[in-house]
Amino acid sequence: MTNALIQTVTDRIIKRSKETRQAYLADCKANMRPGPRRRRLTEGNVAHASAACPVLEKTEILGAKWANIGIVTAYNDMLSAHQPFERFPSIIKHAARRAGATAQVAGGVPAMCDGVTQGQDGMELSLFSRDIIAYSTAIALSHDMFDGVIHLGVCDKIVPGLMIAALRYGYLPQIFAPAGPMPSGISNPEKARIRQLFAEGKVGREELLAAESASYHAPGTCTFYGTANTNQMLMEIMGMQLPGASFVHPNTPLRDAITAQTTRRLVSMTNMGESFTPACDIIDERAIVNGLVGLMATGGSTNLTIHLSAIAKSAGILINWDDYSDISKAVPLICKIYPNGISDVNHFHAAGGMAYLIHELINEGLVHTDVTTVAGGEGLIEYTREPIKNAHADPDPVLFRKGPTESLDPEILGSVKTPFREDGGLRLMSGNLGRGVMKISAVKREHWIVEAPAIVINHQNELMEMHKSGILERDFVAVVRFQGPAANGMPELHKLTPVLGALQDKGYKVALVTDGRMSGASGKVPAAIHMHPEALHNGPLAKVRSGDIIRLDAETGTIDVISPEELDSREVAARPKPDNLSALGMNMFAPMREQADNAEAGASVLGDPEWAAHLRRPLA
Ligand SMILES: O=C(O)[C@H](O)[C@@H](O)[C@H](O)[C@H](O)COP(=O)(O)O
Ligand code: SF4
Repeated sequence: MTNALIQTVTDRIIKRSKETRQAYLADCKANMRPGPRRRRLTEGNVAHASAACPVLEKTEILGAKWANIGIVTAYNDMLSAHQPFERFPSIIKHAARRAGATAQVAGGVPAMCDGVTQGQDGMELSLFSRDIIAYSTAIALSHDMFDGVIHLGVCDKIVPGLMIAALRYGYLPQIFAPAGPMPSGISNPEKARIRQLFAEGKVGREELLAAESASYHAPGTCTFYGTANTNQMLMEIMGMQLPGASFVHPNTPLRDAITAQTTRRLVSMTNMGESFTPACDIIDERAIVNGLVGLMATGGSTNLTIHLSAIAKSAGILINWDDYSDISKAVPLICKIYPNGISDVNHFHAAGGMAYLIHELINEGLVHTDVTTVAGGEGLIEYTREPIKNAHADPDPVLFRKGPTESLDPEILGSVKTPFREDGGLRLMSGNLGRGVMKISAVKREHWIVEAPAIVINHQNELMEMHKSGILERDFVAVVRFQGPAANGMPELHKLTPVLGALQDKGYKVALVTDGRMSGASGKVPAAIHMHPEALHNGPLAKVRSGDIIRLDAETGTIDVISPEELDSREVAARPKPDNLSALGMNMFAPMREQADNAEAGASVLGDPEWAAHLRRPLA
């Protein structure tokens, strides 16, 4: 029996999405056809597609007997989380052959590392890279040679971009094959401590580099619970990757076995396998609600308040921040993983990980269990199991055993009855400065209410300069505006965290209000983010002046300037002309800045599919 508020939100989403979801499913159905799909292509088409294949694959592809799997890969050497994907295509092709199928790399997609671009101009392309990834995936799959698709992606914008496209191709079976986290280096709190010391001028660049390199030190996903690892949690709880696939280290026998098993499962999900399972059957309103529940129970990244809305919309499902807020009220925080604690995802995995988390959420009626997943079997209950390498590896390289039903470390994984917070720690923030979100799960309660004079800036570097000149030693609310999708691509402003954190530690009441984003790794400083309407669209932030008193109140979920009548009488400030448009191809992205939705609608440039053109009405 699902919790009443969870069911209310689910019913509300189903009702709101009825028309678009029906149109979406009809669109998917119209694109389904018996396999192998390549039968519809000409001899010339399939000859081109198989020209470079080894003889066995070529024979099967041309003979149109075996299912053909498309691999969409986000491999590159920039993201430690994606570097392991270099080896995946050969593992997948071998496993496909053993399962009586062929596999080809359908195409590559770009992947940006937000850690490499954090605080740099490149970060202004990060959000839009998500939709570029969706477009690139569509281009890869446009060859229409594939009866199923394996997606190789982990990080921030990559999983959302792959999922947006996967759902536009919802008539195909699709599955994610993650790479897994790097082993733990120095702890995330220790890394953050050295950064704050550097911001205070107490350590030099040499010590800072040593700490950073000891934290980010090997192939695999960074170990904090940021957007990348939140994506992994989502792909499991929404049933798009195998149970327990998320947090096994890369380049290990178990990881390779999971990748091979993922391939085998996908072959069986094609319409030439045992159980045809297109992606549109997996991602429905209940799966999206399960994703929202997982986001709140684990204290996941605020970036998913943008990406999950864009993903849902790609499947004809409309969600808004009231849904996030109500699910946050119904779901307690039962994970303490940095920035919400001192542990990392490796400790989370060792404490029972996804199998325990999902067991606990099912036990307490907080998730929908009657769902379709890539694991097959009996719905979400399959995800209370964990993978072990099959000693005989024939035919299944992986066996699944029942996962822990008790937390193996209650300091990291609590329970619904003994949570770390009574709610999911995500607040909808609204008031006369607009509508945004705030993650309070990592903010101490004493910092939930900040009322102080505004310091209004148009770029995060201005605040860094002020800090260097020592004028920030006081209470203030930093208003960093013209950071929305239309202004400059809505960058993360995570570089502000060490400075604001150091001032907070000195006892000053500091907060941040912005139409930009923060990193999933941001935490301790109260921040109302994703504010819309954004400043460039004449949102209220464009009228705020330094010295205005602003009250940010996470208890009530309000964000107001104390003298609104004066605000109304003001002209909007003009945005200073950006000085980086000729850098890194920024000016190529002007059409995306003009086209992007607001953050609550998913900040997407993809617009609405033909079947939802009438969608362009304000979110209910
Ligand atoms: O949303 C996220 O999780 C972040 O974008 C993350 O992917 C990014 O890389 C951080 O910047 C890493 O943290 P540091 O910048 O503190 O290393
Ligand atoms: S988690 Fe962030 S910093 Fe780490 S590899 Fe992924 S994008 Fe880069």
